[in-house]
Formats: sequence, C-alpha cells, structure tokens
Amino acid sequence: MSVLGPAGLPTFPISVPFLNSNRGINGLLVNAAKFLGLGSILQSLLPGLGGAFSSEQISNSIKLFLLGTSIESGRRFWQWVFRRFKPKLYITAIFPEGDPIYEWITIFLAEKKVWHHSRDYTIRYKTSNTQWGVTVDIEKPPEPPNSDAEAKELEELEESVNFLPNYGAPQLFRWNGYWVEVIKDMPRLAPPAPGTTAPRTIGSVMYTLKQSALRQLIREAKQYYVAKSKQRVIVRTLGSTSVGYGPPAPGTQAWTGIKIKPYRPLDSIVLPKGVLDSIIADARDFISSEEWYTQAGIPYRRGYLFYGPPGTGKSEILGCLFAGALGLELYTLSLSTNGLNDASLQSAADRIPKRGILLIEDIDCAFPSREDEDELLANPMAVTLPPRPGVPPPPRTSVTMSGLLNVLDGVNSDSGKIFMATTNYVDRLDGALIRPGRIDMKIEYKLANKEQAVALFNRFFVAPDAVRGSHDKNPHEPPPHHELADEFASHIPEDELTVAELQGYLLACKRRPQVALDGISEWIVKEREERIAREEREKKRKALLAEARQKAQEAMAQRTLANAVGLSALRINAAQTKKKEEEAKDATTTTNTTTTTPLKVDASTTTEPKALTNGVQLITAETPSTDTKSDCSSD
Ligand SMILES: Nc1ncnc2c1ncn2[C@@H]1O[C@H](COP(=O)(O)OP(=O)(O)OP(=O)(O)O)[C@@H](O)[C@H]1O
Repeated sequence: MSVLGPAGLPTFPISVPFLNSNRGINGLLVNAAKFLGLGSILQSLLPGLGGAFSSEQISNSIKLFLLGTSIESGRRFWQWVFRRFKPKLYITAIFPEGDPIYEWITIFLAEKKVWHHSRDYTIRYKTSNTQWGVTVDIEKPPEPPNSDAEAKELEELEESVNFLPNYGAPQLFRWNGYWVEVIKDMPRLAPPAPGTTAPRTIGSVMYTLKQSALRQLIREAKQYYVAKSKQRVIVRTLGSTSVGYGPPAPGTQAWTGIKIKPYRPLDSIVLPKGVLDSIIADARDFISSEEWYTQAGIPYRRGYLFYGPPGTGKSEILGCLFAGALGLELYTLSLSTNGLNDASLQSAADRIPKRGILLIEDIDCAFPSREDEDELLANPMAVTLPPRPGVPPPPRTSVTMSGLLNVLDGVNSDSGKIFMATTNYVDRLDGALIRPGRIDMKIEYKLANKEQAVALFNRFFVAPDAVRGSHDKNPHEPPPHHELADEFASHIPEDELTVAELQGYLLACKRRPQVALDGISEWIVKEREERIAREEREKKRKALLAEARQKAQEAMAQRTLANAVGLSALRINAAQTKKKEEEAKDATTTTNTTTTTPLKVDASTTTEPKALTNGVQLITAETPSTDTKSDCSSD
C-alpha cells in the first residue's frame, strides 16, 4: 500500500522496517520523518539501501540536521542583530588623498607613531617632493660611532634617507580613551593606468558610541598640522590620479603633489620701499573682510598679478608672504599640464579650499599673445617654421581663454579664494583676463635700484661680530647696515640689473664683502658686454626668422595665385566646350530643317567664340602655369 506524502509525493508503506521505531525521542523523530515524508525520499534516492540503515542512524542524522539548522538560524539571527546595531558601535571614516584633511590625518598618525612597529619599508632619498609626516625614525644601531668622521657620515645618512612604512596592515591604537583602527592605501582591484598614480586613502574605524569623537580627532589632527607646517611653505601641485577602480577618467586631476619649502623671512625680499607693505596690507584686509564683501554683494575673492622681468622676485614673494607670513596654502599649476582642459581646470579650482591660493605662473606662456595671433592670422605659414635649435617648442594648452575666465568667475570663485598669476610680459595678456574683478592688484617688479642693492648687500654680509650676534638670535630681524653697503650700491646702475643677477654675483663673493666691492665695476662691464652680445644674437635670430617668414609668405602667395588661375582656366575651358557643343547642336538642327549641307563650324568666323579664345589665351599667357608651379614646388 502507498500513501501520498506532503507535496503529493508517493510515500513508502509504513511497514518499511527502518522507519518503524516507536521508542523515546528516536520514535518521535522517526515519526516526524514519516510525517515529512523523508523516509520515502531517502528510499527513492537510495533504492535498495533502505534496509541498510538502522532507526538509530536515521534519528541521529535527523538530530544532526536539526542541530545544523538551528546553528545556521542562530548565526543568521546574530548576523542580523549585528548588522542592525553595528553602526552604532563604531564610526568609520575615509580620508582621500588630494584633500587637505588627508594631510592633517597623515601627520596626526605619524605623531601618534602609529606605524612605528612596522617591519615593512620603502626606502627613499629625501627630496622636497617627499611626503612629509609619514616617515618613521627606525631604531638606530646601539654602538656609538668610532670617530667624528663616522658620526658625520651617519648624520648625513640620517638626513638623506626616508623610511616610509608600507601601510598594508591595519593598525590599532589608543587615542583619548578610544580604540582607533586605521588602514592606509586601501587595496585596489585594478592597477592604475600608465602615467597616473592610484589615489591613496586612509580609512579609520573608531570604536565608540559618540559621534563627536570623530570631530575631536579631526580637530586635533589639524592642530598637529598647523604646528608642523609653521615656518614652512606648503605648495600643492596637480597630479593625475585614477579614481575608483579601473582606468582613470580622462583629465582626472587632484592636488596630490606636495612640496615643502623652508619659510623664508619676509625681509629677505628686497623690494622698493612701500611695495611689500602695500601688498601685506591688502592681503590682510581681504582675509578679514568676508562679511563686508557679503554685505556689499561683491564676490569674496581677490586676484593679484605680479609682472616684470625674469629674476626680479615675483615667485619668491608668493612663498614668503602669502604662504609663509599669512599662512595661506599655495595651489600651483601650469596651464600646459598634460591632460589639463577647461573641465579639469574647473574641477581642480573647485577643490581648492577657502583661502587657498590658486597660482598660475607664467600665465602668458599658455596663450599666444595678440601680437603672435595677429602674426599668425596674417601669415599662417609661420607655424610651419622649424623651432629654434635648443629651444623647446612653445607649450600648448587645452585650456581655452574662456575656460580660464570661467574658472576665475565661476560659482566657487567667490568663496574666499585668491587667484595669483605671474608673467614676464604683461602686455601679452588679454585685457579680459586682467580686468578689475579678476585681477584686483597688479604689482610691477622692476630692475634693481640702489636701495635694493644696499638691502641685498646687508643680507649677504652681516655686519661686525658684535651686531651679528644679536642678528643671529632672530633671523627674521632685518640685518644691520653694513659699512660697505652704500659704496657697493653707488656702483650699481639704476634699472639695469635684476636682483637675481646681483644675487648671483654676491654669491660668488660669499663672506668677502671687500672682494665684492672691489670687483663690482668690472663685473658690471662684463655683464653689459654679455647683454649686448645676447641682444645681437637675438636681433640676428629675429632677422633670420623674419626672412624665413617672408619667403614662406611669398611662396604661399604664389601658390594661391597659381591655384586661382588654374581654376579659372578650367572653368573657362569647360564653358567654351559647352558652348561649342550647343552651337554644334544648333547647327545640326538648322541643317535638318533648312538644308542637308553637313555641319561645318568655323569658330574664327563667329565673334563670340573668338572673344572666348582670346580671353583664354590672354589669361593663359599671364598664368605662370607650368613654370610657376615648378618654382613653387622647388620652394
Ligand atoms: N626682489 C628680490 N628679493 C630677494 N631675492 C630676489 C629678488 N628677486 C630675485 N631674487 C632671487 O632671485 C631668484 C629668482 O627669483 P624669482 O624666481 O622670484 O624671480 P621671478 O621674477 O619669479 O623670475 P621668473 O619670471 O623667471 O620666474 C631667487 O633665488 C630669489 O631669491
């Protein structure tokens, strides 16, 4: 007899021997199995084996099954509970590279010596590009150096080698009574595209119920950063990074490059009286006037343009004054950066924090000057001329003028950002770029005057020992006046030399003020001779260039004329042929209707064809057809 089990499956008769136990729990389980139809399933799966299992084995299997089920259910339940309440037990945070807070956290973690027990390092030579704050001091050899020379060697090694811990493993540390776990450089699924670096991140997990702890940690990290960056100039540069997994989106740029320069005292910048003070006053006033700008409805931003001959200190002041004394950070880029376009420039500018300075050096180099543009328009052949040997071709940029203007005017440019540009050729800049509102202050740098020569001399040759002692105590104090400074300055011609040139000369006479004074006149004569020679060379180069352009222009004009004439001749020939065909057709029709005389057209007897022939001949006579063409091609 067979009965139907659950789901309509046929079951085996109840008399199947191994399902026939009625004793205790086993009996219960066996009966449960019977009810669930398991016996029949086992029987159908293992026909012929039914007799091989004892009822005890079956009940044990079922017990095992039920045990497994309850363990799995319990696991899933706890998993659910954990998932449901986990976020309340800890706080996670991610700090992506390129953002200023990444730097704060990096320095904070370095200060906390989080990675000090690392046993996995990358060793790098120290450069200004080396990321700061992430290096560790590893254990030094216990034996003292045997000699002074060895001690010096060890010291030099110490100063030039960076031990960068590799950050694969998560690190747990205690901070303010909380357990914090950090992991740097999250693993990526795919390597970054060539020419880019993978963006790094720091991930942190803080085991606490208090959300405010994270805010506190960031605050403390910033304090470390501010303390550490004092007396240093931080310059950020754009780098390409691939974001997320897989290849980077085109033009992905982030402020990942960091250069740290030592802070240079403000008074080491020698400028004519009043210039520095007026810049400082303007910048300080801007920084403290946010509310005023808002109330006046004026976008809160400021633009500065530093212009003048090369080597007059335009770049130096940015580091000393804005980044150093005013504590602002520089975000510097070149418009000719590979892959930079309007969109990526905009997105890079958007990522500059409030009161960050966007600095574009040599802004004139990115766009052709109007003069150049006019020349190109008038003479397109000029672009095909070979570049000067040894001189790199002019940089190109994918950034357009309107893209740059948009960045300066954009929605984010009213958030307390400062725009700065330097140029050696202010006249080449588009008027739209330097109009008030985009550039609010233009600072001209001139060639050195006597006053600057005195200041530079004083800085190089600090006065007698008694005074020097006091100066050495505070390097930010202006150096005392040197007794030879005025005499030195009296030899310096006004507005002829750059401060960089003077600095170069004084460097050669380091610590020998008298030698510097004695040699200055001779050096100036040499400088003049060199300048004259340089100018001569430049004149010659320009003359050659002009000649080459002239030739190219003539060749182009000849080619254009030849093409035009050739085209007209073709047109006239075509018109003439057509006319002849029409006349022939007309003649045939006339013959057919009047006479049977065969067609005989004499073009010379008709006036119109004659005129046409003359016209063609006239034009062809003037056309420098084959000869001219061969001339052009030989050009
Ligand atoms: N006015 C100055 N005061 C102090 N140092 C100066 C001054 N001008 C130039 N120098 C020195 O000359 C060098 C070149 O200066 P800097 O790079 O600022 O010139 P620049 O005008 O920006 O030149 P370029 O236009 O070629 O970039 C620096 O080492 C700097 O110390």
